[in-house]
Amino acid sequence: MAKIKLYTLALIRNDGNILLGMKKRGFGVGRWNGFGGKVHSDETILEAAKRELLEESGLTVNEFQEAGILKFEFLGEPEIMEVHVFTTNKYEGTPTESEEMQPKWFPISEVPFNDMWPDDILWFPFLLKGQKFSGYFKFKGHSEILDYTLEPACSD
Ligand SMILES: Nc1nc(NC2CC2)cc(N2CCOCC2)n1
Repeated sequence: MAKIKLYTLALIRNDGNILLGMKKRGFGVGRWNGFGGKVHSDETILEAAKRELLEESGLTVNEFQEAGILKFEFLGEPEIMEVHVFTTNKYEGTPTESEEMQPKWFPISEVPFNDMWPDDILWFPFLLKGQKFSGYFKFKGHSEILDYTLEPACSD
């Protein structure tokens, strides 16, 4: 029986720029990504999104928009990753390097997809248009998408 594990991912916008972090260790090391990670058993998904963003970037966010949900299966692994994606342009603080992430602002037109998870180039257009999305990706290893579904999701 597949076990679902919850994760968060926060993408911070500022005018025509988006904040990404270079992952310095662990899962996704060497790739640019939004900020996030595992949801602990004693917190809500939103609490986890705020906590992970603060830990990884030094930014405080009190108001997230739900952007979408992404589910990931890896060939030969029982766990399904369910990633709750959030975005906002309301934040406090200055992006600061952490043990996990080196933050950097990118113009939207210069998002470094070649150095990001291969799914990102597929769902970013939905995020940038403010169109909620729902996706499912089957991976072979950490770089090959065997198949996927991705569709606009109803607001609520
Ligand atoms: N952008 C992105 N793409 C992902 N793709 C799946 C690994 C194949 C996972 C992921 N995160 C998972 C871990 O928590 C942060 C977000 N973030």
